[in-house]
Amino acid sequence: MASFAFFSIKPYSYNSKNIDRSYQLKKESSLFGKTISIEKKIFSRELCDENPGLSISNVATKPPVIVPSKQDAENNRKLVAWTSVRQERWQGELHVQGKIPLWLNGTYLRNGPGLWHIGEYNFRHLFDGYATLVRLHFENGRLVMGHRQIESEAYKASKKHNKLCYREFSEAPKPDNFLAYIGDLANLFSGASLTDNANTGVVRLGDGRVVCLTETIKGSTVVDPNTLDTLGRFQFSDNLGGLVHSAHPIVTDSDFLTLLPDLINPGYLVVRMDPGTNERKVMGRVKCRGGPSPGWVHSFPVTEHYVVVPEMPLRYCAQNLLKAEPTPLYKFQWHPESKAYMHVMCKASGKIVASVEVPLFVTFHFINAYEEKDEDGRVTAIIADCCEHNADTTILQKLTLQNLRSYSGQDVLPDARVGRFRIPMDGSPYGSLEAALNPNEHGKGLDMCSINPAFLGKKYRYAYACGAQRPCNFPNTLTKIDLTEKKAKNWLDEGSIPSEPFFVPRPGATEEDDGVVISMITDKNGEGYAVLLDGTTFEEIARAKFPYGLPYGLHGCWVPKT
Ligand SMILES: CC(=O)/C=C/C=C(C)/C=C/C1=C(C)CCCC1(C)C
Ligand SMILES: CC(/C=C/C=O)=C\C=C\C=O
Ligand SMILES: [Fe+2]
Repeated sequence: MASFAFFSIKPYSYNSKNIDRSYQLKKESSLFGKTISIEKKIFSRELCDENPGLSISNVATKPPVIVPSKQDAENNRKLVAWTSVRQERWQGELHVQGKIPLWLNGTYLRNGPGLWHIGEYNFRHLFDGYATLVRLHFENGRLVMGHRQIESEAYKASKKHNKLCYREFSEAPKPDNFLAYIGDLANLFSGASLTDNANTGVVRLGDGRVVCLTETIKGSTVVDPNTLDTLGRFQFSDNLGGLVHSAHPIVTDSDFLTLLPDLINPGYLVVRMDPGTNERKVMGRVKCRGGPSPGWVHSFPVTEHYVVVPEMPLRYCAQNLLKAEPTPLYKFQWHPESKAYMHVMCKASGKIVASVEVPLFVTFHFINAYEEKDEDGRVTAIIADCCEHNADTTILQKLTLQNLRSYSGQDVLPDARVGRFRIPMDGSPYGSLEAALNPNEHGKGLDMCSINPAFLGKKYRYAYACGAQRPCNFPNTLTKIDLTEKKAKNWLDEGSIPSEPFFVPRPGATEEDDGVVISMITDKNGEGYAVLLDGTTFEEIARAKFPYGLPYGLHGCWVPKT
């Protein structure tokens, strides 16, 4: 048994005998023009069957002691989803119950904030945690799981100095004196003090590079999808500057589109980058119609010919950016008087072809958008769908770790719906926003969505997301939403927290929902497993238990086997 300073790990201890019996594959890769040697450990099935928790490294992360609520204690419900990952890295083959389709060959990567403490110090918000990257590698019906911390400067510095060193989502290091405060302000404006903790998502660029992202541009971090090694910062080679961007660029084999909010002259630059380059080029600029600063753009949608730029009344707030302590809305401020807008930019010309006022809204995630056409093929409107929180900002506070860890059996998750915007393209000044289906279909909870990527920007029928079985304090179901029939089918493992259901289409499929949905679950016993649901029936087809429960994670991507 290996024992560490603050806790011991029994079944997953480092075992040199077993490690010796794994064999290594050295691979040359030239991702950035220079050759990188990637060492990949392959575990034989025999080895993993003998020792399903085989660990390649056990660096204990000293998770803080978290006292469960009375209700959770009574139900013996464990809070692993909201507890720091128990070690820095692990990799091994999992035992699969059910059948993984043989066509599913590739790697699902999922990123998220999995480590919420530095020494004795505990973060307070879900979005603050240091990034934990998880990998599910599917090959010929078998599944290898691995996880690893991203080696950001922010993470490395906090480990070295045993304190918070960079400005994270909700909090910042406190300057010791007035001089330090002035220095800190300068560092904020230059971006030097902002975090590079890439804890939000992970994308595979058209050229094969895999990049972990957050909302600070400096957080863009290249990783190796096989070893989960942090390879280095993704350096944009243009002179666009800026400190923040949307956490969710639109990424396809031929495109990388994102929004750069301009906090000085409120607006957004819409930029695009070709695969194989690091240079973003400006497509156009949107001027904000409300003030005092641009609305928060965590994500945005596109159609085949247009980029839709949302201007949400939850706006970046310069004063809050300067504060070290969390404010009720963190770095943002709610400005209902400034109203809400949707702008439509033509991809080809960069011109704004529609800009309409819409009802107030709060969203993190757009699901998809498409063009509605008349019988002559003219675009009459744009439909844009999002996970909409009923224009209620309290969802941000509900994502504090204290709230997430103190579920009392009360139904405290604010309602959410598929918010469907209709943006007229005939010059009308107003757009509409309505629920695309009765929110009771998915328990009036909704976030963390995916679609069939072949339907990006096109008329589509199905969305996958997390919904709610109430009472709850966080989305706890996986839901398949049929936007044509206005129905949802829900999957639940009572007491568990599932992560984003991620749809992978079957190669050669002709039906939109022909594929599988991947999710990672942390269950009420504190254990974890990967689950595969059939995209059409939404029935479980396989699951594979992890050696231990993993913290909640946010967004993922699919890296097909080459
Ligand atoms: C995890 C998630 O969904 C969002 C993470 C957002 C982050 C890390 C935002 C960071 C920011 C700063 C460090 C300063 C500037 C503003 C802002 C983009 C909120
Ligand atoms: C997990 C989440 C919202 C859940 C609400 O019901 C939002 C995540 C945002 C960042 O990716
Ligand atoms: Fe997100």
